[in-house]
Amino acid sequence: MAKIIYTHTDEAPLLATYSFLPIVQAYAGKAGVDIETRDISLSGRILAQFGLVDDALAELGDLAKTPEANIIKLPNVSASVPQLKAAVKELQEQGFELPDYPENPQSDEDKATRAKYGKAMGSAVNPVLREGNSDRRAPLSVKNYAKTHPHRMGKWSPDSKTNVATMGKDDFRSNEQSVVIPSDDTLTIKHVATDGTETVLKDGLKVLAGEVVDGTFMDVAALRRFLTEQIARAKADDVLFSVHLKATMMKVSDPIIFGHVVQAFFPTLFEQYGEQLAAAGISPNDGLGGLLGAVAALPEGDAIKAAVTAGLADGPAMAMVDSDKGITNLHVPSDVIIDASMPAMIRGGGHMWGPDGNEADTLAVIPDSSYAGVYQATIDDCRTHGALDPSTMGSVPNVGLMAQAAEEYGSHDKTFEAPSAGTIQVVNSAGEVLISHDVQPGDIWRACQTKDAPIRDWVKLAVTRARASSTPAVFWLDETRAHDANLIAKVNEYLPEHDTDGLTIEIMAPAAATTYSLERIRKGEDTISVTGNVLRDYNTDLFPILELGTSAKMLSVVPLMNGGGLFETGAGGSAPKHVQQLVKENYLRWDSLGEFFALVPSLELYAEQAGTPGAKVLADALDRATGTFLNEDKSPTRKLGGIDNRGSHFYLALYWAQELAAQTEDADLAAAFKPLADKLAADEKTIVDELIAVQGSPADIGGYYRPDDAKADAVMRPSATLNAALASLA
Ligand SMILES: NC(=O)C1=CN([C@@H]2O[C@H](COP(=O)(O)OP(=O)(O)OC[C@H]3O[C@@H](n4cnc5c(N)ncnc54)[C@H](OP(=O)(O)O)[C@@H]3O)[C@@H](O)[C@H]2O)C=CC1
Ligand SMILES: O=C(O)CCC(=O)C(=O)O
Ligand SMILES: [Mg+2]
Repeated sequence: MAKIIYTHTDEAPLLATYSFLPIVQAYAGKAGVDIETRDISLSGRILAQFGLVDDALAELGDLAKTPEANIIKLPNVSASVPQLKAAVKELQEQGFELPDYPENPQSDEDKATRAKYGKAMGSAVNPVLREGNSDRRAPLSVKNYAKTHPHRMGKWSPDSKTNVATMGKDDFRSNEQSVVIPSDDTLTIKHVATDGTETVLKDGLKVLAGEVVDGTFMDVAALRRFLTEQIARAKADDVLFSVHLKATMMKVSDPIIFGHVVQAFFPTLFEQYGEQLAAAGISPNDGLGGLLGAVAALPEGDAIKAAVTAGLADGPAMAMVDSDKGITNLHVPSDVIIDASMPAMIRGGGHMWGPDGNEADTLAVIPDSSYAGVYQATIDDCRTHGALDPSTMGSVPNVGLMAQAAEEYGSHDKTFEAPSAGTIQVVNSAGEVLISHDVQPGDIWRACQTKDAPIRDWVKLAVTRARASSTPAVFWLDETRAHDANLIAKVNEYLPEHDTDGLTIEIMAPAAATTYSLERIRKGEDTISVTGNVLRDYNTDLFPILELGTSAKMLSVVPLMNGGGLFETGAGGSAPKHVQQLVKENYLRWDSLGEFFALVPSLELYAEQAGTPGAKVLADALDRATGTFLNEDKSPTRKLGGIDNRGSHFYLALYWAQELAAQTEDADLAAAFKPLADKLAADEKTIVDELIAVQGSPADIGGYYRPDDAKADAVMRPSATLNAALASLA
């Protein structure tokens, strides 16, 4: 039977779900629409690994490969090691029998435990559910809203010293080799040491005809030299030092790179105490936060802490995540995530927060040069022309190649630290070496795959979007990069399969495409960015954050390749700082527009899947209600005393009920919603007062990673009047 799956995730979106889902289920129930939840939160994933709950993620992964799929996917935590450990601790305290995270697994049992935790960690959800390519854009109503209610933009000075630092050689981009596989095959990745000893790193790697396979590596000696230089440069230029990685989604390579940054920033600390830290299982990859916490138990603990303090005083001022609490850019690998951190910095006039609590220019270190140029081009543009103007600027929607774990974001199981000097090779079943790199110990080598069918589908989606919105489309591909050169050949092969008459479709390298799109955006013109998976991630935060202030207001649709739909809510993450605010003062700033937008196409799809016309009536009414919601400006106010997330849900419920009562397509539905619409309108003041009355004092939700349902429900549904009105629908 058809159903909509609404995912139960983490942090702010989960809290919002406690308030919003009861409304959705009450309304949907009236139209015969079945909505169920599945728990794909970090805590749910951990428990599933140990057989303590059903594996909902695996179930949804299978579902996403079928035409029956209709999934609303809210953002979820992609956990770093420190987050994973915190979640395990919380679950243990809640009484779940879970083993500790093995720091330094030696026994087979510990290795198996570590592997299970590895599966729950990092970006564990998205690659499994994303069985289609990505279509992310600002709906017209949102773009118009942003133009009439422009958000605050920081001022850009022509003297800004903010810049990006990137390696440009000896990195993943420069070392990349790429091949197109001629026929279905099985590959092996192996390491051949200088003495000839062969170690299989991965075998049984199935590939299909037409698939693009890349191999590349980061030269770690060059990385360390580069980092040392940039630390000196930031100090010499008197700017903040910051590093921007994606340690969550690139869950194997980027924590290692992060660890090299920590070591480069504190060279004497690691010279003096590196061995003791390693022996105690304390890894720089987990950041300063974990290190400072763990060293307390060591005899050298105080000396190590003093060395950290000295290192911070010695080096350039470090960009801060929270200067009040002393949390630096290097404390937690998942605190500064490039897709959100770079746009926020650019939106703020090229500033990050310094240790003194003041904003300052920064050197943004992005070691690999594959995509760093996009940010440098944006910074250069703002330095020359000043901040962008949200009240006039155009838009850059994105069509992203994402299906079947395309490109770098599918590299986790094919990323290795070279065990010793030698070569790492990709070999086909006939024994031919397809890719080969000379490596030194510690070099970070990775392979990734991009299947042909998703590429074909992506080209089609690009043409479809260009046609539907009469907007030029640019493929952000660089002919001088190995992988991109293979993609360009395929794009040129597949474009003629479509009617492109009258459309503008171009191919440009990422930095040039950035400049081109920014030139157009400043004239109020739109340009679709058609990108690979990583730039999909980066661009769908970069442009929305500049255009709309946040990526929360984005429509994010994944038409699944086998039919069915995955509807993501917004393009951002799970906003951890919003949870802290809720717990501290019972105020939730989360903006659920992304959820509202996702629900419309999901209901439309349900109408088709289930043959339930009422679902389409619900969708149309919701679409109009969302328009009113924007016109009436009912998003959370961001200030205590105004409506927050819960208040905005009430207004959506009111407008949606009014639209349902007013429509004439389905008289039964109109009749069913008329009393509710009247009641909600009559009780508006009472309900808003009840919702606002709870603000200002701490809230107890009974857990961070696994809130207590009853407690979270009580906190997120504090209006007895609203609750009773909703119950009256049943
Ligand atoms: N699709 C997914 O599942 C994604 C998951 N993540 C995960 O989310 C977590 C946090 O990541 P992080 O990089 O901090 O990114 P977030 O997008 O969670 O947070 C960055 C900032 O974006 C703004 N923001 C995002 N969404 C909303 C919203 N709906 N309403 C209001 N403001 C919003 C807030 O900033 P401001 O004050 O500037 O408005 C927020 O502090 C990580 O675990 C990460 O892995 C991240 C991205 C996508
Ligand atoms: O899966 C993740 O960790 C993050 C996903 C993300 O940032 C995105 O898709 O935009
Ligand atoms: Mg992203």
